[in-house]
This record gives sequence, structure tokens and C-alpha cells, in this order.
Amino acid sequence: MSSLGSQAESPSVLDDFRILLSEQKHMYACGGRIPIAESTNESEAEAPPSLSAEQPRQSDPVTIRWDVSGLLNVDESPCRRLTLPITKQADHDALSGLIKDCQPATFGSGGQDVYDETYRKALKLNPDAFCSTFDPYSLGIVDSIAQILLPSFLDSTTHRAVEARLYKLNVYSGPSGMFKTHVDTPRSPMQFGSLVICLPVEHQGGQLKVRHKGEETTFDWSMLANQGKTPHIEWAAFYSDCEHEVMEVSGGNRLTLTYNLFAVRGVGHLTGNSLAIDPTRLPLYHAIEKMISHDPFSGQGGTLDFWCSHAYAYNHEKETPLPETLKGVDAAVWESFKALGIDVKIAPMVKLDDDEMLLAAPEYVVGKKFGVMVDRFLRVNRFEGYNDCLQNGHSELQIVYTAYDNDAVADTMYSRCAILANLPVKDSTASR
Ligand SMILES: O=C(O)CCC(=O)C(=O)O
Ligand SMILES: [Fe+2]
Repeated sequence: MSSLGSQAESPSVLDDFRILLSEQKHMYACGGRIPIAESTNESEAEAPPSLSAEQPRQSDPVTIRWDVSGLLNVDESPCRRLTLPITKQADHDALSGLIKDCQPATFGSGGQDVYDETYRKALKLNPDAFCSTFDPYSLGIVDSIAQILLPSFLDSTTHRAVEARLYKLNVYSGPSGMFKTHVDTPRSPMQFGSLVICLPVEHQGGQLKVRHKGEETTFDWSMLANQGKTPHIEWAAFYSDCEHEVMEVSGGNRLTLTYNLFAVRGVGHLTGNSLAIDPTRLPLYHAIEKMISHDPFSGQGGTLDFWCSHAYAYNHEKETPLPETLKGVDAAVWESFKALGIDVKIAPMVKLDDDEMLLAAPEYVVGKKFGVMVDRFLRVNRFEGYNDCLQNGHSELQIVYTAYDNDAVADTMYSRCAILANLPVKDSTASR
């Protein structure tokens, strides 16, 4: 078996493929807007469901109920409510009450929960202190996320689905609410993304910027008073290893619900009408097929190693979040090789320390097993002979530890991986 960098014999086929990989559009974020229906007396449960594709989905006004802290009078109701959008003075008063009952929002830095208004200026409610009528499933948001960020592949062995778990209610208030650049702390190795819902409350500024490999997407949800537009809910979802930030809110209150997104076991194809992607229809599949037909190892067999385009959360050997949580182009590479009948594996990328680098030239090698320690030392065995990887055309550091997370949980971290595709030795008699 040979590794790609040292022993492959047809570099031009591989160079072509390298360029194609670097040009893949990376779908790392998606979003949308849902108009809010005028409130009627008919509750959502009583309204007939609409299956018409022409009729855009609408949300009912959103009601939030929360626990009031610090009550002196025991007879006072310990629960308050706010319905959005705001239509009357009582709603303004309820919003002020909600803001008063929130706590300062912390973030994770160096494994500690930190409150630092120069990095994050926001308020929060934990999910045990509030509930809301908002439902990202019935509005189709979770389905949309599954199609864009965690697509299912036809005949794949990894039937995966998306679960959105409510994480926080946040308020970023003008004139200076913001959250500087960070990545979201993975709550488990199965977490792959984050969802932000912006509720219809007047505010200016507070754009969410999400970045991945030099690309940036901005979600601008500023909502001005008396704008005359139908009030709406805005949403954005992104891979939580992507760096993101909330710009300064210059006025008003930016009220959000955040959800953590997990890959869970799906049920496969229930109706024959599934939205599954056929890997053989992907442009990447044909490029891989072509590369294999040119045989970069000249019949000797060998292993092609790919640096994954995204970072993945894992912490120990028992939990195996891969390949179930593979994202974007990484999932496409994996499924294309599988569809071509090629044996594929996933392995961690390991950064060698200075002593080891004196003996082994490359800075990174492919590790044999997952096992990132909480103290951030990598305890892995190395694959012999796998020391060079086909990069996805970018030069960012492959093992990513960002000092600023949205929470201080240190038992799961992001790290880089490689996909290893084993091309078999060609049987010389078979082609005669
Ligand atoms: O409110 C947003 O748009 C993003 C918030 C965020 O990044 C977080 O809570 O971790
Ligand atoms: Fe975040």
C-alpha cells in the first residue's frame, strides 16, 4: 500500500482532482424567513394543514412563557407571557419584564465559563426557565437544514436525521449588544450544527456573520419599527465548527432562540418519495470515477488520503460520530467512494510535536484511532506510511482549537480528520 504524496505515479490525474475539490462550493450555512400570520381565534391545532406548495408556510404569533425570579409576594403568578410581534403597550411591558428576568450570558474561554462584556454582551434564559409555542419542525426548518447541511444519500448505510434541541433564549440589546468571533461548543460528538431563530422584535444592526474557508455569509435581520412589512421570523443554521459573530446591535432588542443540531438515526426511505441524494449524480462522483479509471497507483494499489474540509467533534473511542456526521463535500467524497465499491475509512489527523518532527518530515500525520484527551494532548497511534494528504485546497490549520467557544464544556472538541480510500491491487489477469 502506498500513500498518496510519496508513491502515487500519475500526479496530473491527482492534480486535476485536487483542483476540483478546491472548487467545490461549500454549503456551510443556510437560512430563511417565515411570515407571521395575523392572529385569529382559530388555534394552530384546529387549522386545516396546508399541503399546497404554492402557499408559503406561515407561523402563528409566537408566545413565550417564563419563570419570574425574585418574587416577594407568593400569591403573584410565578409565570409571565409575551406574544410576538408586539401589537400593544401591554406587549412592550411584557418584553421589558422578560429582559429584566434574563441573566447575563457567559461564554467558554480556556475551559471556564466567563462573563466579559468586551467579548459578549447579551442576556440569556436557560431552557428550564421558559417555553415557547415556536416549533422549528412544523415550520419545515429542520427538514430544510437536513437537506442542505446533512443530506442523506441513496442506499447509504448511514440513515441520518436532524434533531434540534432548544439551547437558550438570548437578548442582544442596543446600543452595544454583540458576540465576537467564536465557534459553538459541541455538546456531544453527534452535534454538527447550530440554529438561530430571530423573533420579530424591533432592532437595528446585530448581523450574524458566518465564515468557512475564506467565504462569509451575512444574515441581516434588522427590523425597523413601522416598516409596513409583514412581520416575520428569520432563521439561520450553520455547521457549528464555522467561526461566527454577532455584530453590534445599535438599537432595539434582538431576541433569539438558539438550538443545537444533532445527527440522529433516521428511518431510511419511508414512502419511496425520499429526498435522498444519489451520489452517482454528483459531479464529484464522476471526477472520482475518472481519477480511479486513470489509476494513480498503476495497478499496485494504494491509499488516497483526503483532509476533511470540516472539523468534527469527538472525544473518545467509544462514541463514533463518523461517518454519520460527515458534512458537505466530506460526505460527498465518502459516499462517492462507497458507491464505486471502494473501501473507505476515517481517521484523525495528528499534529506531531517538535521532537517527532525531527524524525518525520511532515507536521501532520494520519492517526489510527480517535482519542483526543481533555488536556488537549493527542493520544493516538499513527498509521505507518500515511503522511501526506490530498488537501481540499485551503491552508487553514487542520486541528482547530478555538479559544473562544459559546460554552465552557471541554470534554468534546473539534479536530480534523482524513478520509482514506483504499484502491485495490489490480489483478493483471482480469483485464485480459
Ligand atoms: O444570535 C446569533 O445570531 C448567534 C448567537 C451565537 O453565536 C451563540 O449563541 O453561540
Ligand atoms: Fe455561537
